[in-house]
Amino acid sequence: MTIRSLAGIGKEPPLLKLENLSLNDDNGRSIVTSVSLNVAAGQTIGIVGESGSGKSMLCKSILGILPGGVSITSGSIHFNGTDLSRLSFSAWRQIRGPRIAAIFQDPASYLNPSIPVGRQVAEVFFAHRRASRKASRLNALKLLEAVSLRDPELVYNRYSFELSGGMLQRIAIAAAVAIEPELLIADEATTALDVTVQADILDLLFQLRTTLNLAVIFVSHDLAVIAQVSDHIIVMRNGQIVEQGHPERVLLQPEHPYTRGLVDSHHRFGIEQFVRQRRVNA
Ligand SMILES: Nc1ncnc2c1ncn2[C@@H]1O[C@H](COP(=O)(O)OP(=O)(O)OP(=O)(O)O)[C@@H](O)[C@H]1O
Repeated sequence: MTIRSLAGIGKEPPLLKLENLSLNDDNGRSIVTSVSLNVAAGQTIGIVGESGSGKSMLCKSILGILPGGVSITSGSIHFNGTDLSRLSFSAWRQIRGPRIAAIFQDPASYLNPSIPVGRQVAEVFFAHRRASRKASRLNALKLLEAVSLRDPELVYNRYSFELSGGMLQRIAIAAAVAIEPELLIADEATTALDVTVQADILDLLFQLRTTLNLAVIFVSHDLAVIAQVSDHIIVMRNGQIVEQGHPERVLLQPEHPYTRGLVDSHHRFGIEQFVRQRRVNA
């Protein structure tokens, strides 16, 4: 087991630190209960759990986009030492996007359908780096190439409704990493894609994570996907972490009955292949 795999336990202070974070709705119903976790720079944390277990709400709390009616009732979220739970609206503008970026299941829903996709990527350079229009366009084209979109010039001028789900997710990833955030939250980002496209997007995220030393919180209800990408796995149920650890330990010796059930249900798909694959890649 490597030091990095211990969820941020190392010499460096963690990039992100959640301590006893609890979220309630305004009827006092508990949505997330006392969650603590660390994410180190460059580390990928995989969060797995059934629908409604609180994965998305946890991500939204880190991004400061909890829906009305859901709030932090106790605990803290520190990002590079800054307490995100107390950040002002204007301070969030310096963090969400530039330093903590996110991609979601349905990129079409947050790309603007009336603006060519390439211009939306260029806009990130224009708005955040104050690059000229020309330089922003050139940077966007380079980025479209870097996320393996063939013929970037052609794709640049397309509208979101003209592109496939896999292409749109590549565009969303390009926009998310354009100005090199330290943390990327990928909430069910490959769930809607077919298996081969999903595998390509996972490869792309893996490459970016290495080249940009990007920390990633990767959320999925699919244990096999989580097993493939994570340095550390967190299993959630009913708003709580029920188990966490190094992927091989969680997959081969699950301790909590819920995790055992998850692993058992994947055995027929051969979860050992992901353990073997991880060993080959290590
Ligand atoms: N806008 C909202 N207001 C109040 N409660 C909400 C809201 N959205 C979701 N919830 C509740 O919060 C709990 C956690 O939901 P969340 O979306 O985080 O689960 P999840 O693990 O991400 O599930 P899924 O995989 O289906 O997205 C659920 O009980 C859900 O009903």
